[in-house]
Amino acid sequence: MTDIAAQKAATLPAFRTRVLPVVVVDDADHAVDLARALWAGGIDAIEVTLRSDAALAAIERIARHAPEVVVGAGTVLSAQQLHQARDAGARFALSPGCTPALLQAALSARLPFVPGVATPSEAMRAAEAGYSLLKFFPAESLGGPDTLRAWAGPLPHLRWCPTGGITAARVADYLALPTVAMVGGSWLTPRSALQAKDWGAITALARDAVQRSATGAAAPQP
Ligand SMILES: O=C(O)C(=O)C[C@H](O)[C@H](O)COP(=O)(O)O
Repeated sequence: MTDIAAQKAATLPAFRTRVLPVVVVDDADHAVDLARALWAGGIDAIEVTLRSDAALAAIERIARHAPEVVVGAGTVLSAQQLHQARDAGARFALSPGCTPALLQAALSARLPFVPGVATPSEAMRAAEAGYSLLKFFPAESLGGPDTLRAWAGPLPHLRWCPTGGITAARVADYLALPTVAMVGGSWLTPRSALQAKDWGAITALARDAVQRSATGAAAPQP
């Protein structure tokens, strides 16, 4: 990893939301309505996971038809997927983990990338590779805000996007930590609401999340 240690990861595009919806899109025809429903509730970014056949088409449609929402790709597991996501229009990418190949691919592609980590050693390796905003996954199983509070002692320079098992009720607990930039989660976009095209329900969940995030601490600088 020494060859990439001198490089610095591209910074995330600016968006105002501190709650990042993590979505599995089964039907690309729903993607634009979904993005607009989130936007109507005050959320201007979305993570479309590469866990469905429709994911890349969904990213492409959001990028093209709902550009007010910053679209990113989630569950990016390989350099090939990272390139596919970028080519589809993803403006950032996240992964549940990080491999040297992924870290290098994102640096070379200049695509803002949020690697997933679960231990201080993984975080230190990602930081060595030039990344300072990391995904803490799976956040709730790993001890939630208490763990990030403990890590802030030796690792105060790192910023976090905790994801995994988080619900609306926990948003403010995470955002109260000065090292937490945003939280991610699927609770904002339940599969049942997507299948029923219940965009009103998704807007209501987005609005609720935005209200809860307003009670957290000010966003930390990356
Ligand atoms: O796909 C990825 O890149 C992941 O790292 C996993 C997701 O972030 C979690 O699956 C979030 O889902 P919930 O736990 O339901 O909120």
